[in-house]
Amino acid sequence: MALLPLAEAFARYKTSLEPLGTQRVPLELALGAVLAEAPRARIALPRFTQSALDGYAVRSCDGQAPRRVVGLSAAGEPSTASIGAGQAIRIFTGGLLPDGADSVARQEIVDRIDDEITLNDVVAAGEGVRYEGEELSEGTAIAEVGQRISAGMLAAMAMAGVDSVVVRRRPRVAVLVTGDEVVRVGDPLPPAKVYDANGPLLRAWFVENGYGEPMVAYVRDDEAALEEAMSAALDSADLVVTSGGVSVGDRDFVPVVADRLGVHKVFWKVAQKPGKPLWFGVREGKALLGMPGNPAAVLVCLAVHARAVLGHLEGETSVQPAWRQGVLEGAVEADGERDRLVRMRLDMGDAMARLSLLPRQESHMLSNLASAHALVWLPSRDRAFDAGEKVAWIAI
Ligand SMILES: Nc1nc2c(c(=O)[nH]1)N[C@H]1C(S)=C(S)[C@@H](COP(=O)(O)OP(=O)(O)OC[C@H]3O[C@@H](n4cnc5c(N)ncnc54)[C@H](O)[C@@H]3O)O[C@H]1N2
Ligand code: MOO
Repeated sequence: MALLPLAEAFARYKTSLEPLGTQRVPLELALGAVLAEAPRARIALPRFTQSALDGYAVRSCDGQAPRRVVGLSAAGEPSTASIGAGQAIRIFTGGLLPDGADSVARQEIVDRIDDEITLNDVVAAGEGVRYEGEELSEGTAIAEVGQRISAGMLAAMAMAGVDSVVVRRRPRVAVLVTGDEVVRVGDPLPPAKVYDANGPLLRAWFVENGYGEPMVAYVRDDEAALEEAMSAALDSADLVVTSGGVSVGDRDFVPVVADRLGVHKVFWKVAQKPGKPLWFGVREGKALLGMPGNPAAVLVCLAVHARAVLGHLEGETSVQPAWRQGVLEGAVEADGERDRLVRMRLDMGDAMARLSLLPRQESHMLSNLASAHALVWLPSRDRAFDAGEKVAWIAI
């Protein structure tokens, strides 16, 4: 069977998935969700014209003539006085600019004796002042539909008085770890068995990416057991991820069971290394990603494919991973048939990401992950990649 190009997999996610429903949530619950309505500033920012400095609010037209201090304006505690010719008001950063003042003299250029000040320098109109509405006027959109809410965006919304937002519902995720050989770490390890890496990897990835604890079940290599577990997972989750049992062996039951449960196959087998046997299907708006059992294949399928599927379910504008550009430190072999997704070390040099190949890249190996910062995309081709060549990478 021909392998699907990676770009075609991304295109198929787009055509086969619809975004989940929307809901209004309080701002404190919105981190990581994707906006379904553009939030608008409920107040102008700054809300009032204020001082950017600790110093004295003055009239710039008074030049360097002595001035009398007639009041105090602190943040949150405005002065009741206004200023006229030859007057100043002590002011702190964030204090309301008093009527009559057009500038703030920073205290480093001011000599004060009792209530009289002199300026060692001239102050121009507008100096040291933050004007009402200079950043945003009321009603300005702070972010766009399809953007994922970051800590910074959340703070920007709070500052502009936005206390709730309309977002897409977060997808619920279920994980099925298949394989008779899989033993959970901490349990005794009989001969010919392996410790489970995929359960911890999948769970941690979804938690790390803000989806909360997925439902995780362990399933034997048994068709009936898999059918029962997959059916329950499809009933309760928006995205079901399986690990193992998706290749061509006699005990690889994921495709046949998915088919029996009415999951429509969108593709099987992607031209990527690792992760070739990836299976993707949909049933009534729900997505099933059948990932191969090899743990490094799971890592790649999460970083590249689960990211895209979740992005579509959440109506995200940018569903592809955030590919960045870097430069290869040394030559790296290409694969003539499949795009390689290679774990590399990243060092910053000359403001450019420099990527070095790590050993132990096979799909059953994970031990280089403590040193790997980047997953590098090397499109399939006949000749090797040269040192100095520009390539795309994402953080892992
Ligand atoms: N004749 C062929 N054989 C294989 C092909 C092929 O095209 N023709 N593809 C190979 C590739 S590529 C991959 S990737 C694997 C994927 O196979 P499965 O998805 O069916 O996965 P399993 O056979 O169940 O497991 C593969 C490997 O991973 C280990 N494993 C499984 N689960 C876990 C876990 N939770 N934690 C740690 N390790 C796990 C398992 O023991 C196997 O060693 O198929 C190739 N074969
Ligand atoms: O696709 Mo498999 O993950 O190369 O080993």
